Amino acid sequence: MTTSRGAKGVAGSGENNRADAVAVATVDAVAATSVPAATTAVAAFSRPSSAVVVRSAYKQYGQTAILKDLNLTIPDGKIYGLLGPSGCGKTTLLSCIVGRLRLDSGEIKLKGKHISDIGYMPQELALHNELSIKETFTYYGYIFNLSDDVIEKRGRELKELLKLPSYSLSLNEISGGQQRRVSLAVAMLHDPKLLILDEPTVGLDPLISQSIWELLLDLTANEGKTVIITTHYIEEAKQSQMIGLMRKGTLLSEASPTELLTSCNCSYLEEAFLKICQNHVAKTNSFKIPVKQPTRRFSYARDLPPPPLLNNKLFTFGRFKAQVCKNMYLLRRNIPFTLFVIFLPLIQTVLFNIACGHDPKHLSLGILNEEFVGNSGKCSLTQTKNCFLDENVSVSCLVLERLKEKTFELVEYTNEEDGKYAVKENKVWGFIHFSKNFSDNLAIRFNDATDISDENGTDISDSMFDKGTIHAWVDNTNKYMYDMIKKEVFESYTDVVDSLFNKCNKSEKLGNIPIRLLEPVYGNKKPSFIHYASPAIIALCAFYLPAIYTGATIISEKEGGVIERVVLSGMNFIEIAFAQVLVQMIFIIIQTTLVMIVMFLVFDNPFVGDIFPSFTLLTLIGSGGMCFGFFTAIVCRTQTEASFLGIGTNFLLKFLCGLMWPTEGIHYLLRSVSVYMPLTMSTESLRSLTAKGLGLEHPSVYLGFVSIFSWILVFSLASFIMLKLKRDVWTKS
Ligand SMILES: Nc1ncnc2c1ncn2[C@@H]1O[C@H](COP(=O)(O)OP(=O)(O)OP(=O)(O)O)[C@@H](O)[C@H]1O
Repeated sequence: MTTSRGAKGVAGSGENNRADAVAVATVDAVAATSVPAATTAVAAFSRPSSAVVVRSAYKQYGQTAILKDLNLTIPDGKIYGLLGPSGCGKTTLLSCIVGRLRLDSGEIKLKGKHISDIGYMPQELALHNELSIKETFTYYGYIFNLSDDVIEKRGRELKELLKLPSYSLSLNEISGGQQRRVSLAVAMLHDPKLLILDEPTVGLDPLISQSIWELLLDLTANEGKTVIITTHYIEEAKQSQMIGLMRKGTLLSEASPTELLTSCNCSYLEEAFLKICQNHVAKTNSFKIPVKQPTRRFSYARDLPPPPLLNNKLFTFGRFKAQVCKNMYLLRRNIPFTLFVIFLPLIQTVLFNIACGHDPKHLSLGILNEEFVGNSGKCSLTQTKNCFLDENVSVSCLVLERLKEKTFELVEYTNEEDGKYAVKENKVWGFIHFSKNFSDNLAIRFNDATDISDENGTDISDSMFDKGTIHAWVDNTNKYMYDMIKKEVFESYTDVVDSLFNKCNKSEKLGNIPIRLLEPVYGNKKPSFIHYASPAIIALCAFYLPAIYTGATIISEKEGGVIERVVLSGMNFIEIAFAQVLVQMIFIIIQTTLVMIVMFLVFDNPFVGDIFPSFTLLTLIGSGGMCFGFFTAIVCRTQTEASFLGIGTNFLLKFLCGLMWPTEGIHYLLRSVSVYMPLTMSTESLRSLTAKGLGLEHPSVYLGFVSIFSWILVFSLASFIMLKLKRDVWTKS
């Protein structure tokens, strides 16, 4: 079929120059002798000895078609060199064969039955740089269920064959070429029947490349293995028994090197390849060959053609052990990071307790005390033994003295304008003004303020009240400062007046406002912001640190191609997740214990409840964070995406869980949503458990447990659905 199309192309291109005509004719001859790709299509499926058969394969990235109706047949027990210019789709094709990518349409059949029948070496390293060569072998050996003895034996053999450096060196510490040989060794470790190697010799010393080819030839000749290899060094592919030439997503030719050279009448493969490409160009230029379109395109993973080999075991202890060991190796390799992760919540708790919730000290406050302007200008406290109702007692001085005791730094101003201006200029936080005769007017207010008139009989009670009042202007842009200054000035005044009534032999209650706050039902008499916020802070740390750790570790493995490689080696998400849970639960238990000790024993945060329910709730919150981390790792392709998702949700939860502001103050529409957020009910539950000592039977406690447990289920279910629906979850881009 190809030959006749080619003949038509030549016949129909009368204007084509002579060189083109010669090239096309030559390649048509090649096609006639060398089993053109398309002609083998039907026959190959019925050929049981073929290791790999690809039929009508289509794959596109976005709108760009990469594989276009590609057909390929790889004979068993041979080296198949897949050649083609950069970007023609070789890696994409290999990725589809190993199941890394799913075809949009078409079919791939492998002779092997199980995932362990394939050994795949991807183009990129896709190994953990931090692990040593020995640890890398152990990790992949366990994945393939090899015993320690077999791993050791195979490792030594491969080390010898591939001339690997010392076992104890980490991949970070060896050269790029050595890393590639380790990668090749990993692909060969479990002695697979089919080796799929994407550019294994790139950047290697020619002698080492040659020894790899010799090794591959030996494997095919003596052990019946099949090897598919891509390379940019066309001449080295001469050692393959079969060569497939790819261009722009289709296979131009499939033949042995000798057949190719003979039919093209060339001495070098490079030359033959050039002729075949020229022929293809001539044909496509002169004669528009329609590319057959896939009959149906799919958008969901479940609708796609299945991967060539299915991993039929959901969970194996060997793979779980491999994943746990790898996690432990990585933690051991980076002890400072591990310690940082473990102690981060502790550091945050300590910092929070030291930095937040304490009243600010040494604030500057502007004052104008007109009781003394024009006199000595200074307060004298000698008259404090007198009763202020009858004698000349400077109440303003006593109030100012009290403020100084509360660590305010008083800055004197001589007029009201200067004082207010100082507040505007941010020189002082507030400005307080005592009128001339403030104390006298205050005394009159307490003596008898019902009938005050001047010598002309005019009622002057308003003016008297005004002059007997402390006037304050405060910088209200900072609500905490405003509230604190207001509270401190108010308390200073009431303290002074209380003590002055004592000196007048009257009850100090006379000066009080008629409201009394009695013993608090919950909490202590001096409530602090920190007591309110600490459950929210603990809950946020407990949720986000496992989320970040889980998400970041899995995504970094995804970005490095490591997860993809281990998934292709048979690893299942359940095994990855369980291994992560094991390590993470150890972290969560240590972190929760430390945080609770620091929060409630070292610092003075109220804890009147039972330890066990509080600890269990925090562990559940941590598990919720971990499940959120899994979900993030599945939906995000990069750390950047995951960071934005993490930061965005962090702010959301912070605002809605009652950390920044009581949830009762949230807009009513948002409040109805906020109550169902992961940390709202659980934070309230923690507060009720620790500060109020309520039991599990109380709704505000058990609803927190119900809420976080539901979120664990939601995140797990969402992760599962995404795994099922999303295409190419573990591919890095
Ligand atoms: N994840 C991706 N998203 C979008 N386009 C991609 C992706 N991966 C590959 N491509 C594009 O698909 C085409 C084929 O890429 P592929 O890696 O299969 O080529 P190749 O023949 O292996 O090239 P090389 O020899 O340079 O490795 C290229 O144009 C590439 O830009």
